[in-house]
Amino acid sequence: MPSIRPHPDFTSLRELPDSYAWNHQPDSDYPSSADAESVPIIDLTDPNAVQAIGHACKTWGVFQVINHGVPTHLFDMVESTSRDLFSLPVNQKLKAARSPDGISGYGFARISSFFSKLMWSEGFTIVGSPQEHFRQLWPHNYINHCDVIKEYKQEMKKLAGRLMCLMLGSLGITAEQDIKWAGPKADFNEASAALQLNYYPACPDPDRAMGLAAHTDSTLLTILYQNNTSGLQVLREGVGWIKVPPIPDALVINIGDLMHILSNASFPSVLHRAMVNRTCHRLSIAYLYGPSSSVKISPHPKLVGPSQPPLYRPVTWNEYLDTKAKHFNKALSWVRACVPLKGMVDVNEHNNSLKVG
Ligand SMILES: C=C1C[C@]23C[C@@]1(O)CC[C@H]2[C@@]12CCC[C@@](C)(C(=O)O1)[C@H]2[C@@H]3C(=O)O
Ligand SMILES: O=C(O)CCC(=O)C(=O)O
Ligand SMILES: [Fe+2]
Repeated sequence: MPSIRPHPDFTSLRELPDSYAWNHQPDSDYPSSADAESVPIIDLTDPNAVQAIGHACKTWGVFQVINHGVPTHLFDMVESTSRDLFSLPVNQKLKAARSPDGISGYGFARISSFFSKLMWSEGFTIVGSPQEHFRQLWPHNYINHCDVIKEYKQEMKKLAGRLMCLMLGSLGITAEQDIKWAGPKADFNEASAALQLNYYPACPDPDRAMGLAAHTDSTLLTILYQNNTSGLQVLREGVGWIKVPPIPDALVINIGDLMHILSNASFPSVLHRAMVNRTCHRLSIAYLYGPSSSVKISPHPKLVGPSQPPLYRPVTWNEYLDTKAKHFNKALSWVRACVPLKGMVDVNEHNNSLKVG
């Protein structure tokens, strides 16, 4: 399992060390139509937003939202906190390192242990309050940074609740009546979440490097903010890797594995990865959203019937995260009910530095 390797000081590397050189498959594996397709952009103030979201969730598993109501200054603030964090000296950052069996803190991408090559990125995971870690990083001004994170998480939680209602609404499920754990106001107040700050330094050999390897999120949904450097790509079956360009003030919304289960496979959890850039660093902030710890997610009864058996068995988020930590890309198969699934993406095909076994 995960080996604890000291984090490199990326700024000191003038060449890509072999341990970071991935054997990328050439783009020519895919037809050239990959450039013609783009991830849907949905205006949340559009009266037809439910239908647009339903279509995007079924056909893409990812979309961008604009006019989502999150104040712009919050993005500036969370970006500034992230920048301050990642620009600290390595030794300072390591004071807030994620412990081997911990969830929160600074470190390599959690999925690193499944790959033979290293990823060109640093991450900081926040579950609950970041206060203890932030105090280590900034003994004198951690409170401001904690406030920024708190405010950002509150706004993300509101938006995630709205998106849940829209996504479920598109499947004929009303949060108030059909989802008990959404609460009486259908505001998903008991939901839980993690915030993942990702930093991708400029890289001397970006074509051979990998920022964050292809994966699906374990969430119900993920809300991703990216700064103005591109790098995010999503896999479109039969087409290839599609770039998701940063749009000022837009947020990227991913379907995660738990939503795939809840929708009884109507919505695919999208495989995505982050590439790196030769001259610009990149920053992304993922709000990983799931149910509270006691909730079991299973295919919704409204989406199950004699001709549509439940494809997955009930699972809590923690159980699923444990399964993902052990089996990574095979986690969904581990919670599959005993019905063969057609058309599932084999993530191995898209990750050729994946350790075998
Ligand atoms: C709640 C979580 C989802 C996550 C594992 C975690 O406990 C906190 C970090 C999350 C993250 C972010 C980067 C990609 C990812 C696959 C990873 O390695 O850590 C996700 C995890 C996930 O969605 O499974
Ligand atoms: O940096 C990105 O664009 C992707 C980040 C991501 O996939 C994640 O944090 O789960
Ligand atoms: Fe992700």
